[in-house]
Amino acid sequence: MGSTISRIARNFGFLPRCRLRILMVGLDASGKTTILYKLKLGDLLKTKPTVAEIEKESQKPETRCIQCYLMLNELANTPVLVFANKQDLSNAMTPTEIADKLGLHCLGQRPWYIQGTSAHSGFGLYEGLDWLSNNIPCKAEEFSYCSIPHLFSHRNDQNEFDLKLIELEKEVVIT
Ligand SMILES: Nc1nc2c(ncn2[C@@H]2O[C@H](COP(=O)(O)OP(=O)(O)OP(=O)(O)O)[C@@H](O)[C@H]2O)c(=O)[nH]1
Repeated sequence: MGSTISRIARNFGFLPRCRLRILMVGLDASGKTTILYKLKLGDLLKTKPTVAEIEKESQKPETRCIQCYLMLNELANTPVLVFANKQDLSNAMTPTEIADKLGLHCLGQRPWYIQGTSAHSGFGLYEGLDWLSNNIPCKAEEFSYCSIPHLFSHRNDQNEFDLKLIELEKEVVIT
């Protein structure tokens, strides 16, 4: 029944959509912007370091470290996908080493996954998003990777993390 509804909806050119918000956090120059543009445009762009655009003291993010971001109430039970980027470099840490350093094994019941990637070649990016697609609460068979309607970023006061908020639209197939 559900798949029939989905088929009819698809024939008429629409599917119910679920809007997802994905928070991307990473060290300076780890490749966040490059990853986003690779996903959005399928292309490699020359990037510049992201510059803070914080006007008021009260607008500064209160968080300090990756564990802090994960402990926020709004992020409780959200799946965590870690891209171990720059795997094309011979001196890159392996995903296993990074998982140990970040203490991912201490995240308990929260679903997490680490994926080796190269934003330059695109290696691993879609594999990571496939995992995310299968682990977000809203069940779906289709995920529209190409739509990144909103993207903004800012830094914390120690300039340690650049934080990006992406909104992706996901098509939901009723089953
Ligand atoms: N070799 C290699 N270089 C990469 C990769 N991804 C990104 N880079 C390079 O790393 C540099 C920084 O990339 P950005 O995408 O600007 O990094 P960012 O995390 O957005 O940096 P900030 O804006 O400073 O937080 C650029 O020169 C990229 O070309 C990768 O997978 N492999």
